[in-house]
Amino acid sequence: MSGSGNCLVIAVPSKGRLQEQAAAVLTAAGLPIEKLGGSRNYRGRVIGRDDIEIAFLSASEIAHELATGQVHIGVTGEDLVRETIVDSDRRVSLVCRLGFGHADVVVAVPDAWIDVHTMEDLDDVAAGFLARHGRRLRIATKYWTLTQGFFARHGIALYRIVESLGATEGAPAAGKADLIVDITSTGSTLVANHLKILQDGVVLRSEANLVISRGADWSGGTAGAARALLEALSGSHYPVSLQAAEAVFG
Ligand SMILES: Nc1ncnc2c1ncn2[C@@H]1O[C@H](COP(=O)(O)OP(=O)(O)OP(=O)(O)O)[C@@H](O)[C@H]1O
Ligand SMILES: O=P(O)(O)OC[C@H]1O[C@H](OP(=O)(O)OP(=O)(O)O)[C@H](O)[C@@H]1O
Repeated sequence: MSGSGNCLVIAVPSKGRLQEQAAAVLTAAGLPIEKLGGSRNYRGRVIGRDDIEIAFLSASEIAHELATGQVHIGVTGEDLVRETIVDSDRRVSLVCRLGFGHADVVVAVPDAWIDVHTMEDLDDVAAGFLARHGRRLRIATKYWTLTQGFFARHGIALYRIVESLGATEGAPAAGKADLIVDITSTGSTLVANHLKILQDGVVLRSEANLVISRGADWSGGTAGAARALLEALSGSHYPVSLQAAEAVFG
């Protein structure tokens, strides 16, 4: 996408929870966006700015495109950045927390596990599980990378991940997994499924971020256009780290 001359390519969510507020961020930066050629088109523009191109993508696609440098700037959740991009700090820079899209990635176990409150308790369960049940503890999640990193930091290796792409909270009751790692915001889905968050089981406190790509082509006018965007947001009281951005622009 960034192949088109020296356009600054900004990716915004095309659907889902982050969509509306992401567009509002650009409006706050003085960049009102519009879709080109009807609602099914995935490209857009900033009114009156030929040097900026808008890419409408899903939140997780935005993380991918930032990693590969296909887009310069994107709005997406930190959870998706950390999950999707290997060695994310080397490939992208999270330059501004945007104050919406809040959700925690958590480790949750059945309420019925009355002796299990912490990751240390879970470690004990994992250690005895194989001997007692003839199989490893199963964790249902779509957050493979975050789960593996978090469990490794807690010294827990005796488990197996069961891929879950939907209704993760239902996996324990359905007998597909023993516990889950998933996103929660109000907590009501966990409660409805009789699951509880471990006391030290918050893997990540996520929210939408403005993310810039280290691998994108920052030549021509792209760095200048991005700098102006970030300064405008900063002027609108967004907590932009201009210093982090300058480190990317070089
Ligand atoms: N209650 C919630 N459930 C799931 N995600 C949430 C919630 N609240 C905020 N988010 C955040 O919203 C982002 C995902 O948004 P959404 O589910 O709309 O994306 P999506 O369009 O489904 O993306 P994709 O189709 O690529 O998975 C994540 O960064 C996530 O942390
Ligand atoms: O803590 P809560 O406020 O209950 O929110 C958490 C739930 O919301 C999301 O699911 P959703 O039903 O929105 O569908 P999705 O997984 O397809 O995004 C998420 O996957 C959790 O299941």
